[in-house]
Amino acid sequence: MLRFPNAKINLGLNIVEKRSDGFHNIETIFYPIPLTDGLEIADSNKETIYNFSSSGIPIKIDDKDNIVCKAFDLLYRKYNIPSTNIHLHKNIPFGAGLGGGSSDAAFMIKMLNEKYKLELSFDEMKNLAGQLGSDCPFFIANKPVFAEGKGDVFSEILIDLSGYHILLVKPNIHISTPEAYSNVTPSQPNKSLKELITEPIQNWKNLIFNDFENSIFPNHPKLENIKNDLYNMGAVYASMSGSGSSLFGIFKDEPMCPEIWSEYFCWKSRL
Ligand SMILES: C[C@@](CO)(OP(=O)(O)O)[C@H](O)COP(=O)(O)OP(=O)(O)OC[C@H]1O[C@@H](n2ccc(N)nc2=O)[C@H](O)[C@@H]1O
Ligand SMILES: Nc1ncnc2c1ncn2[C@@H]1O[C@H](COP(=O)(O)OP(=O)(O)O)[C@@H](O)[C@H]1O
Repeated sequence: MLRFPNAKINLGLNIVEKRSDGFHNIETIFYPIPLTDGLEIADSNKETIYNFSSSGIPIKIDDKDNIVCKAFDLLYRKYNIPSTNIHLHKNIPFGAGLGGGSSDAAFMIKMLNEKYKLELSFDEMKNLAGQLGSDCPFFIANKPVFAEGKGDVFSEILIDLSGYHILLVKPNIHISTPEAYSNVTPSQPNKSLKELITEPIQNWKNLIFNDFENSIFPNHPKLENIKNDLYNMGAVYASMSGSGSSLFGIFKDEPMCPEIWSEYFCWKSRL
């Protein structure tokens, strides 16, 4: 079974307050984008519970620390799952705020559910995903949503960027999510993002922001420059995604990836 776990972008991100469990309550809009990894599972005749291999962008961690193996392990301990070969082709940059690892984990849960007919409900899969990371539950339904709590409490929103183009840029800066959260000053927004997002996209530039930019841009001016460049290139809306370090621009017409970014990960698509 082969599937293609996709990335997400955050359209606005308010860090509202620090919680007693050490996490933060946030407000954000998750929007899926068609930048994907490849994830394959197949029957195995080996003794081990799984055999993991990977290709594409190298992640220098032990197999057991790879979140797809953690997802497999979580389900293996609860359900009757036979030994499985797992292959991950990594194409989504990590440390980028694109939720690539979280998506891989959520897709692993959905794929095991389908392949081994576990008959898990959406809520059961979301609950399992939530044990692996705050971003993971979103990728179970994988539809644009307004998210609150740790980023795992969802309500529907009507937002459709089909027809727009996205240009995504990730320079050679790696930002870890825990480190990013440790540098923020939470605050209650004046107006909820859920309300602001109903404004026409042309107005978002002056209304909708990612709070992580306040703490990350001063230490990494290159990122702020890229955001400004995206606007200078004609983006209707531009922002950092999640805890960074990728930035995206939403364009009416197909943008070009400028020569100055040739050393960066640069990807564009129609939404
Ligand atoms: C910032 C966001 C925005 O979508 O995404 P990324 O930039 O990672 O893609 C998410 O909140 C990231 O979610 P995720 O990457 O799943 O984080 P987790 O593994 O659950 O948590 C890693 C660490 O980040 C901090 N954390 C995470 C989520 C949250 N709501 N509050 C937090 O304070 C905690 O210190 C936690 O130990
Ligand atoms: N399958 C995976 N894909 C990406 N990163 C993974 C994976 N498994 C574990 N990781 C670890 O998780 C960290 C964050 O991954 P990711 O979810 O892509 O972050 P972000 O959303 O912040 O870009 C990486 O630095 C990496 O060490």
